Amino acid sequence: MRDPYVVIEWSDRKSEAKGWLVIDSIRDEFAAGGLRMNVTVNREEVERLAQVMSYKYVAAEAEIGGAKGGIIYDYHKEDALEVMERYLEAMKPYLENGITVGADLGTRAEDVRRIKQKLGIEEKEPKTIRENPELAARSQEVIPKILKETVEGLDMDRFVTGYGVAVAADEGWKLTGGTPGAAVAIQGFGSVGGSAALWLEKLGYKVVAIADIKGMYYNEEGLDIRDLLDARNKLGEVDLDKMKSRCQVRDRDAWLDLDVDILIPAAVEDVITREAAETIKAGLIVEGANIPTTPEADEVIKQRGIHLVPDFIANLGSVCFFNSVESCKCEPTPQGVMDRLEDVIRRDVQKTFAYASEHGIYARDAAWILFKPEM
Ligand SMILES: NC(=O)c1ccc[n+]([C@@H]2O[C@H](COP(=O)([O-])OP(=O)(O)OC[C@H]3O[C@@H](n4cnc5c(N)ncnc54)[C@H](O)[C@@H]3O)[C@@H](O)[C@H]2O)c1
Repeated sequence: MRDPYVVIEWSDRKSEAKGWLVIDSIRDEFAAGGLRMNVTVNREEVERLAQVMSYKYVAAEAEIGGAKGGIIYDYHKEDALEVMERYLEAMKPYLENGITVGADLGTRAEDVRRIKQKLGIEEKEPKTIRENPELAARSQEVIPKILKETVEGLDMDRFVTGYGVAVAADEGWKLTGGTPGAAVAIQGFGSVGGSAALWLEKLGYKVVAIADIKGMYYNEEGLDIRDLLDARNKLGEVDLDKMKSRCQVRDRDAWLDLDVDILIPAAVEDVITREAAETIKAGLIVEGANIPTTPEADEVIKQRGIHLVPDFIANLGSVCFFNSVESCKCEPTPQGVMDRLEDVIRRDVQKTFAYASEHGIYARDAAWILFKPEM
């Protein structure tokens, strides 16, 4: 991993919370990434995540630098939003000068947006947009409008990344010679896991297992994803009392050992450890979450010849969505965004697998080469 470009450290004066804003690269006078809040986040994790953002923007054909925010605090606590507000207030000078943070694990887009509004934070657009009145006006007008759209009952910003993960899984599975109807297990049922599950089901896959923070829900014949979504709360947790369909409930980590074709970590970091990688039965891993695989596990996955679509390709949906709409790279409609995402993600997966195969290297190493940021 390379050294971060800029690191800003924050200590809350009213709680034990601590946080960072890490800038890995700046392009077009701009850098962006998510803001995560949980009890395990640390500075090194935020640095790794910021680096992934830089690569993700290249893979998404967006001329933007990578950044990331992190707050160590329990997002279930009553005062979590107050803590987030104090963090954003402290970061205001950076946020008003080309660095922006959106939602990530433990934070929700509408909360981040609302608090920024309350604090009067006026974010800057990338230079190219700022200096082009037509693009700037369009961006101000079309982004709020398209954010109000839904697909299959999911808000656009809760839909796009998971949709892209499903497309990446489909492309990866087909390129490795997989047959239709493959069995899938997903960790995480929030924005990413929920919409990935829904779209994979639509594409004809059998989603047999979904894990959230409380447990794993399993049905060998395939889960009823719509029913699970209807029983999900805002934090991506399933309320079993609200479910109409049947499933087994198992330990939340059981998804890793299942005899499935495709594994999709779409929740937390470093969940695929060396030990887990040694026993994984799936032939394809698609990283819906950021940095879900430890470097030690990567070595095992490489040696075992398990195929992998790296995080910064599989989950580029959200960044590609905003950039493509703002920069007129697609129609500002849900279908326009979906077509654009499908193009970009299928092409990136194809390029990565082809390069890896041609040079006899691991897919992640191929992607590090193909999508290396200039800065
Ligand atoms: N939301 C996006 O657009 C987006 C974009 C790119 C990458 N990501 C990455 O995807 C991951 C998930 O993001 P999200 O927005 O879906 O988060 P979210 O907060 O909406 O949902 C998180 C889900 O993970 C579950 N979870 C948390 N800890 C768990 C554990 N230990 N075991 C099993 N499940 C657990 C939660 O119960 C919930 O279902 C993160 O790594 C995030 O950085 C998100």
